[in-house]
Amino acid sequence: MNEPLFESTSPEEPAASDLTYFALAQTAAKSAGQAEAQKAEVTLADLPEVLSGRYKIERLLGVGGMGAVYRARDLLREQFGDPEPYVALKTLNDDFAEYPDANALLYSEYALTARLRHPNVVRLFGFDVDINSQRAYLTLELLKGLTLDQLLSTNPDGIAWSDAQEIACALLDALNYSHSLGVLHGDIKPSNAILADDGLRLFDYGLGQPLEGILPGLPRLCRKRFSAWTPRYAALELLEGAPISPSTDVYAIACVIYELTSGKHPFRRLSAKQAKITELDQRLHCPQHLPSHCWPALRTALAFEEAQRTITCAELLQAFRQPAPTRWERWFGRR
Ligand SMILES: Nc1ncnc2c1ncn2[C@@H]1O[C@H](COP(=O)(O)OP(=O)(O)OP(=O)(O)O)[C@@H](O)[C@H]1O
Repeated sequence: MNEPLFESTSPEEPAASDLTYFALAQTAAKSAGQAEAQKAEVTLADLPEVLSGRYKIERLLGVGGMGAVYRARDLLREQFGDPEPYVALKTLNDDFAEYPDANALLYSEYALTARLRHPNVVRLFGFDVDINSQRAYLTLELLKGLTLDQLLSTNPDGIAWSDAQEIACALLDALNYSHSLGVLHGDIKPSNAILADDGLRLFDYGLGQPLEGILPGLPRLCRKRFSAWTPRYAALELLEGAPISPSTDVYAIACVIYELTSGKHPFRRLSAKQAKITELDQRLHCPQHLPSHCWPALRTALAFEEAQRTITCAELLQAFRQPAPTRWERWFGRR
């Protein structure tokens, strides 16, 4: 059995692994014999056709580093005549069966996302465990549309500012709102944002964390034991072992906005560590679709060193919402 994914908050408090057993309605094992028994219990069985007698799995929508997401029909809502009784249902990958506290990962995603109510953040319905299979799962609004990585694959030179501005501002608004409620995303990348028919949604708070003092009972993910984030969107300090912070989210979102406005990752898809060694930051230019008055803000957000990344999500948003200065303003140096 692998070490737990979460850190115990204090020696007196129960280890995060206890949470899994809470989620599974079981108690933590103390003896080696019990540990073996629990290993068998957390090994994920095949996904049942119907979870909790309510969610009928229809098809797989996508697989990520941590979970698999299915389209499911909510039989309860269907019974009451809901014409659109569909949800997205997320479970953990089988790779996580070896971790004693794997389900706490899903619960953490639930606890963080459930705090958020914003038009550009995915709506979460619930967290539950199917008693028979002992599968923990989340139910979320079913999103239909293009993810930003799909959008980029069909726009290799980036997209026009009129569209990019709308997307960037919606993303920043969602992230700024999350930060204002003490929720860090921790894994911003183009495949974690989708252009749904009623606007952009940021999703997958699976690697997120609460800010200090928010949700104090929630265990903290131990990133040393679990490195599932995508290196090319990870800020330098994260790669060096620092915890996620509002500033690490700013670096990641800046990479995404650079990609939207140029079609290319700012550092040739290298991690910040590799890009710093080759001094790629010295060769950064304003992306072709980004208005020049927005470049200083984006450039600051892309700084490798945290101390130089002196910009918040709110400030980036303000910079991107500003119209270009008029000729008069440029002549008289008003902006
Ligand atoms: N609410 C949703 N509606 C429709 N499809 C979704 C939804 N949530 C996720 N998906 C699809 O499932 C895929 C995996 O989901 P998600 O990103 O949440 O999993 P993950 O394992 O945390 O991924 P990652 O590797 O990005 O951390 C997504 O890329 C997307 O295609």
